[in-house]
Amino acid sequence: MLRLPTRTLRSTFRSLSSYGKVDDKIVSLICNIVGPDNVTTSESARNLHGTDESFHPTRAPEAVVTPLSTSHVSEVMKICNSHRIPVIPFGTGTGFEGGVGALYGGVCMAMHKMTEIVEVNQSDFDATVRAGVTRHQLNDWIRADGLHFPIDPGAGASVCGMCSTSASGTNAVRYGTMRENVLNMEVVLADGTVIHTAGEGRRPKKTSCGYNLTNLFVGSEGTLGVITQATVRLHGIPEATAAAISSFDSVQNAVDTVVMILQCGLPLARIEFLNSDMISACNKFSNLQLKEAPTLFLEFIGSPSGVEEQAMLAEELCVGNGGENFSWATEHSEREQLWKARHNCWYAVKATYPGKHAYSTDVVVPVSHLPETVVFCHELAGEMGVPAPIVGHVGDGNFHCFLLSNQDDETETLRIKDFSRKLALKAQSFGGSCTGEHGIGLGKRELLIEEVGTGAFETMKIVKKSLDPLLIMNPGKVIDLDHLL
Ligand SMILES: Cc1cc2c(cc1C)N(C[C@H](O)[C@H](O)[C@H](O)COP(=O)(O)OP(=O)(O)OC[C@H]1O[C@@H](n3cnc4c(N)ncnc43)[C@H](O)[C@@H]1O)c1[nH]c(=O)[nH]c(=O)c1N2
Ligand SMILES: CC(C)C(=O)C(=O)O
Ligand SMILES: [Mn+2]
Repeated sequence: MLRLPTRTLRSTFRSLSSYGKVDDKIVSLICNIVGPDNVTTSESARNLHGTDESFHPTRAPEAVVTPLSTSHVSEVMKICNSHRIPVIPFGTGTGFEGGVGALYGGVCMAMHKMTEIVEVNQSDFDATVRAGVTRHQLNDWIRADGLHFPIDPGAGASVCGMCSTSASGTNAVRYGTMRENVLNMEVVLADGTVIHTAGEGRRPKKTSCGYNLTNLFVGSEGTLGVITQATVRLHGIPEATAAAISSFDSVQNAVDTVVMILQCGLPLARIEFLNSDMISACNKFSNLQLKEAPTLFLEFIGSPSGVEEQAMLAEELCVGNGGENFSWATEHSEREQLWKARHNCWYAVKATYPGKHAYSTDVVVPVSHLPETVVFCHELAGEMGVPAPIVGHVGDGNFHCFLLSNQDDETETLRIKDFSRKLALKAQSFGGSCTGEHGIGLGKRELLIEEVGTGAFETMKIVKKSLDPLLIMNPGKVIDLDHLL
């Protein structure tokens, strides 16, 4: 197997003993490229850019740079690479795994000023956006053309940040994840080289052309390069849409129903599960009056008659499994209220347990193992005596259990980490993954090794060291530095 000169790398780092510092000289070099308005060392900006939605504490970078163009990014990368300064890309900071923390100092590359929607090809169903464009901005832009970009993490994340974590959300059961929806990316590598993962200007729906670099950078969490532009698939807004809810007397019955719905080949757009703790939090936070029981939220799309047919079949399956209160709505406002409440689950939980520190698990299993995994999670929470609101994109076998702890109580934090690890190992034992959509970041680095095994892990190390030999790209994320030196 190809190996990079690890010994040389290790001695390079030993002799340096640490990364370079972002001193006045470096700030002024960067300032010469991006201009004084686009670099700051202010404490508030640094703190803001060292924090995401995760429970990991803030790790502020030494400076925040806001490039306006790909050439700015490239020139700044050249400076950082030649001085061995870490670079941490930042989208909108909505990530869940501590990805934006500056563990070893360095420069935060904050992409929010690169806001151009470069092109929308209406008849080809694709769009190209620069790194600062959020999914909401893209959708606002294309709605009038009858198009949408359906990948929907609850937050208003940047499209390139979503590429970087391989995000998905409630629509993935129908439209897939970022992996299936990115056609091409412009990426600036650690040494400043600019590449287009599928070739400049290319946007074919399929390709067999060489190694799949697009999918190498999707999910790379800022550790292989800075994504400066993405070309993504768009989809037509369906003619008719209906949302439905049904509650169940047990978690098992609710989740069994999901498996049956999938086995029947019902082409649902969304199938989300919420347990009773989660419904209770949503009722309070989003002013709903739902029965506090294991519940499915469903969405059907298609022609009006097709939607009605799907809803009736889904109702039959729900009722057959003890589902109650099956109700469905086609009204836009009713559907909006339901999905808004679903997207706000995280905030609902935080509001329900004020003062507690929230942590989200993110396991995914082959769907046949979903019922026992959700039940396992439910029972584990019961045994540990921790509140455990669960919500999930169960159509994909993916769900989150939100764990609450007192931030200052180390025993509680350890208990939660133990819970999360046990759940992840259970998912892995069923052929699943410790993360369906949030990524590895900081907290799941050891689980990554267990999941992919030594051969694949060594291959990942080779990829990392080949593209970023001085280990400046988001160091410490995905692969611990100890494994690379
Ligand atoms: C209420 C709520 C609900 C959800 C979620 C968040 C919140 C707050 N998320 C998580 C989050 O929205 C998701 O991980 C996004 O992809 C993060 O995008 P940001 O632009 O915020 O990246 P953010 O700035 O948080 O960065 C995340 C990682 O990507 C890297 N990065 C960012 N921009 C980059 C670029 N241009 N080039 C290279 N690397 C870059 C960063 O270095 C970091 O490692 C989620 N997620 C999900 O998949 N499904 C879901 O259901 C939800 N739901
Ligand atoms: C809020 C987070 C954990 C999420 O991914 C979701 O609500 O689906
Ligand atoms: Mn999610």
